[in-house]
Amino acid sequence: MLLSGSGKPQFGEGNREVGEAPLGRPVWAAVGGSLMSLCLPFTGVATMKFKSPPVNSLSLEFLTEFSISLEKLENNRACRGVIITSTLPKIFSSGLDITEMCGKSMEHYTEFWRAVQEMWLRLYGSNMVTVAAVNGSSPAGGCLVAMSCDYRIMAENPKFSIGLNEAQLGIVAPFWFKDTFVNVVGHRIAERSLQLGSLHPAPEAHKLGLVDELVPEEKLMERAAAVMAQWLALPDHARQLTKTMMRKAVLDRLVAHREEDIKNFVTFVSKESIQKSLRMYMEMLKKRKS
Ligand SMILES: CCCCCCCCCCCCC/C=C/C(=O)SCCNC(=O)CCNC(=O)[C@H](O)C(C)(C)COP(=O)(O)OP(=O)(O)OC[C@H]1O[C@@H](n2cnc3c(N)ncnc32)[C@H](O)[C@@H]1OP(=O)(O)O
Repeated sequence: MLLSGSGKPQFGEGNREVGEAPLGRPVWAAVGGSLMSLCLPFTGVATMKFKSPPVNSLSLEFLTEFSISLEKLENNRACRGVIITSTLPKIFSSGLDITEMCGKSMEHYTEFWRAVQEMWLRLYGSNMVTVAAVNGSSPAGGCLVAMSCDYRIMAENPKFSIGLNEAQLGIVAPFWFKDTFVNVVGHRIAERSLQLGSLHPAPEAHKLGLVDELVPEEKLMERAAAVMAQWLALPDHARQLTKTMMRKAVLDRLVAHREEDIKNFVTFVSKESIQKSLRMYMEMLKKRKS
C-alpha cells in the first residue's frame, strides 16, 4: 500500500496506465496495488487478483486497499463488472488476519473492524456485477468475500473448503456475516453450519448452494467470464435496482448499527478468554504445519 503525503492511502500510485476508451471515457488499462492486482480492459470487466502471501489474510492494509480498489472501479463508468480471484495456489483467502485481533489496542481493533465493515458495505452493496472465482480455500472472512458477490464459481477440488468457521475459533460470526450467509443458503443450512463452524469441501458447498457451480480449476476464469457476459447482457439499471431491492435491508441494518457493532467487536475481542482462544488457534495452525 502506498501512502500519499496526506497519509491517505493512494491505490496503485505510480503504477497506473490510463487509456482512452472509444467513447472518450478514461479507462485504466492496468493498475497494480501491492496486495492485489487489478486489470480493467476495454471490455468493461475488471479482474481483481489477491496477491498477499502466504494466505491472502485480510489485514487492515489489505482491507483498505480492497475498499479503495472497489471504490475506484465503482466510480469508473466504463467498469460494469468485476471478477475476484487469487494469484496464490490453493488459497482464495484465509479470512480476517487473526494477528490484527490479537494483543492490539482498543484503537487498533476499532480501526480494523471499521475497515472490515467498509469492505463488506462496498462489496455487498456494489452496483457492479461481482463474480467470485474461488480457486482455493476460503474460510470465514474469505467466505464472506465470496458470499458478497453476485455469483460464486469454485474449483472442483474437494481439498478446497469454504464456510464460516468462526465457532471453531471460539468466536462468533457477527450478525451481518450471518445475514449474508442466510441470504445465500437459507436459514436452516446457515443455522447448522454456523453453530458447527463448518468448512464445507467444494462438492458439499455446491450441494448446499454456498457456491453456484464447480468447474475444473483450469476452466475457472473462462467460466467466470462467460457468467459475467450473461449477467451483463441485461440492462444495468434493471439489474442494479433489483440487486438493491434484494440486499438493501441487510445493508441498512449494518449502517444503522455500525458504531454499536464496532463497540461489540472491540469489547468481545478484548476479553482475555477470546484472546486466549485466538492465540491457541494460531498455535494450532503453526503446530499443524510442523
Ligand atoms: C451476543 C453476541 C455478541 C457477538 C459479538 C460479535 C463480535 C465479533 C466477533 C469477532 C468476529 C470475527 C470474525 C472473524 C472472521 C475471520 O475471518 S477469522 C479467520 C478465520 N480463518 C481461518 O480459520 C483460517 C486459518 N487458516 C487455515 O486454515 C490455513 O492457514 C489455510 C488458509 C487453509 C491455508 O493452509 P496452508 O496452505 O497449509 O497454510 P498454513 O501453513 O496453515 O498458513 C501459512 C501461514 O499463514 C498463517 N495464517 C493462516 N491463516 C491466517 C489468518 N487468518 N490470519 C493470520 N495468519 C494466518 C499461518 O499461521 C501460517 O503462519 P506461519 O506459521 O508464520 O507461516
